[in-house]
Amino acid sequence: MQRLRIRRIEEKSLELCGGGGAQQPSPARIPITIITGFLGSGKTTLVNRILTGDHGHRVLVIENEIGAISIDHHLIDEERSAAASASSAGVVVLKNGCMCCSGETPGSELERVLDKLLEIGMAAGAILPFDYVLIETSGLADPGPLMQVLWRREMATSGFYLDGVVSIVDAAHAMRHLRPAEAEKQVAVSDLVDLSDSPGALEDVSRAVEALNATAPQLRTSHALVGAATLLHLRAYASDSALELRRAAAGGAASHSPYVSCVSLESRAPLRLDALQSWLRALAEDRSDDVYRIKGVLALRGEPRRFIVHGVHAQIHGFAGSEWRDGEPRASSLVVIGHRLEGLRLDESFAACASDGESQAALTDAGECAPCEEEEAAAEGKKRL
Ligand SMILES: Nc1nc2c(ncn2[C@@H]2O[C@H](COP(=O)(O)OP(=O)(O)OP(=O)(O)O)[C@@H](O)[C@H]2O)c(=O)[nH]1
Repeated sequence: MQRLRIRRIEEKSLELCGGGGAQQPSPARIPITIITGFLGSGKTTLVNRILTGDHGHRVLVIENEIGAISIDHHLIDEERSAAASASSAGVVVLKNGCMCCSGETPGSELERVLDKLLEIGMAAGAILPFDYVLIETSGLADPGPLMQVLWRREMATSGFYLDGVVSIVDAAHAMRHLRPAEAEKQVAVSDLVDLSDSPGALEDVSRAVEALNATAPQLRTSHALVGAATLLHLRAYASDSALELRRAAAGGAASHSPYVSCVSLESRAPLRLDALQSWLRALAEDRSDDVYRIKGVLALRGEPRRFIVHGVHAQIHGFAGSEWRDGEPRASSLVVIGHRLEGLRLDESFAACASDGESQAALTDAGECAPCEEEEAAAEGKKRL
């Protein structure tokens, strides 16, 4: 019933889009670029690159992550303070779950935030503190509903317009993700695709991307080393034909793989580095196929700086970030996103990293899961991207 209702609302919104026509940029309107890509593909790295770039824009970032805790804005803050960047106007974190399917109408959360931003800006004075907006989607988002919101007829009279969609494909892992429905859609609706470095797989991934989207130019970069001029002001929908092409790709309800889950872990007690390392090693060695992504900002015992952890499958690394500020609670937050996480005792084993005991809680007491149906579907998916 709910599904039917959402579909009707969506059909209505597409109808509203119907007479919108090509998107005409105007100096009075603020461009929006959507940055999308699968988990760990390099979106935050790209956003940081733009925020610390020398392009003259005051950029506002809208972040949306899956899971109960947000890590990305800390990672952006880390970079901003390291680069003493003046080009960032701030980061807004949307915490009400996935932006592409939250609210009554898919994407309506975004509409509310944009309205609010204009309202706050106007109240503060005639000049808004930002002149460009980046929306970083979660790694499991379907950008289609967001694009549809931004193309609605009502948006034509708003202060914003959608400039383009940039997606990042992590060439090293793109071919192995299970059920890549989200990853495929992200590529299909894009106006520019950035393939991150992985010399071995690059040609295969490039062909798979082209099969999904033949019109988007492909970049090949490492750690998002690309100038803002290449990414911003794409004016991707300035012609009716370009708009129609992307509108067709962006259609359909947001669909999420039911097999991916997110576990949010927190600890108020500082962690022991050796225990944390063993815990991460166990995840990387035993469950690298299932664990798509780990990211966190952690407080270590006897360490005045934050400890940042990034992991994509078996590639997990940690490094020291900025110092904790005086009076700031030194708490650890970590998210693990993946497949078949239910069998892992993540809460218990993570909490044990803060305890003094020699022995660590085992990561799993269930042994290997039996192969399940979704793996067959995944094998099908692997062939496609
Ligand atoms: N080798 C390699 N690593 C990269 C590249 N770009 C980013 N990374 C690393 O990949 C990890 C994930 O990067 P993020 O920018 O946080 O990825 P994301 O897409 O925002 O990840 P989610 O938050 O899961 O959506 C980090 O450790 C980055 O340093 C690249 O081009 N090459």
